[in-house]
Amino acid sequence: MTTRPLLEVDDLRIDYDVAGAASWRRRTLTVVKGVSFTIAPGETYGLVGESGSGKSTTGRAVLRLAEVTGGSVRFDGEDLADMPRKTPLRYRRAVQAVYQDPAASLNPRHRVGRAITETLARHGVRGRDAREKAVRVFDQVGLTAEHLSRFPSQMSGGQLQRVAIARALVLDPQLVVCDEAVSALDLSTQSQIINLLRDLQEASGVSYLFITHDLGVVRHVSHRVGVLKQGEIVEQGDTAAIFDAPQHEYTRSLLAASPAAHPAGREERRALRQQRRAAAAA
Ligand SMILES: Nc1ncnc2c1ncn2[C@@H]1O[C@H](COP(=O)(O)OP(=O)(O)OP(=O)(O)O)[C@@H](O)[C@H]1O
Repeated sequence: MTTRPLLEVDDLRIDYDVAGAASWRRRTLTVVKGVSFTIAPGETYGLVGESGSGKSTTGRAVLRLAEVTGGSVRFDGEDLADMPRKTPLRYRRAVQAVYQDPAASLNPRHRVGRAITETLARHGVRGRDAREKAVRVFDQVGLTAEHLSRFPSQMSGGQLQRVAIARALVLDPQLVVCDEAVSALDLSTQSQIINLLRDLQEASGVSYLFITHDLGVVRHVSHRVGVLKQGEIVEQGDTAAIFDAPQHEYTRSLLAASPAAHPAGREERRALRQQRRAAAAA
């Protein structure tokens, strides 16, 4: 039996209207060009690529924050294009996001618990129920009830990212778009947050679209990976297959530039260092 994908992105195309060389002349820039991938329930799909390759734009289309020029995004069988223009509350509940900079989406003058209770209030959960849910979700992400009454300035980057994850998860979403969600954290906090995301996935069956430029991160977090280059997926497949035997030159160059992504390739790294030394000496 095969499970129906939770998310189906099919031949997605996104154009932006930008200023031309002469500012009065507009031109069209296609930043996502025929991107197709699926995410199964409980699966993590990593979307990797260099800066500007169209990763965030693809994620924004899934969140209904970017206008789709062509192709389709289907969630649980429903084409997002068929939804009302104003995104229905049920979709906003089912599909959440976690971004790179949690502080940017938290009001510095509000205690962080309020971010959770306000999110719940938008979905009709108030009062004692909301308070209890907030305590529970903070516990799930490794924070305590005491943290609910802190201000953002009184928390570390890792703790703030836990707040952002708590806010995303408190509504029991089916999919979370993690856009560079661990990129700003130091290595040990990164691995704590990655482990947390994996534990939460195991417990709840949530799916992740994991957007990152960091291949080392994607290797640890994703079941499958798509490699995006200038708006096109040049290669996709199981994480192990992509990392062990990359087929596309672009993937190989990304891997070579990210030794952390390739812990097994000690020999390869040594050879690369020797090449660099030889090149510097020449
Ligand atoms: N609103 C917009 N209007 C015009 N161009 C845009 C807009 N948003 C993004 N772009 C362009 O689209 C391309 C893809 O951007 P996107 O943010 O999706 O890339 P990315 O792979 O996520 O990069 P990064 O890792 O740097 O965030 C870039 O060339 C960017 O300049």
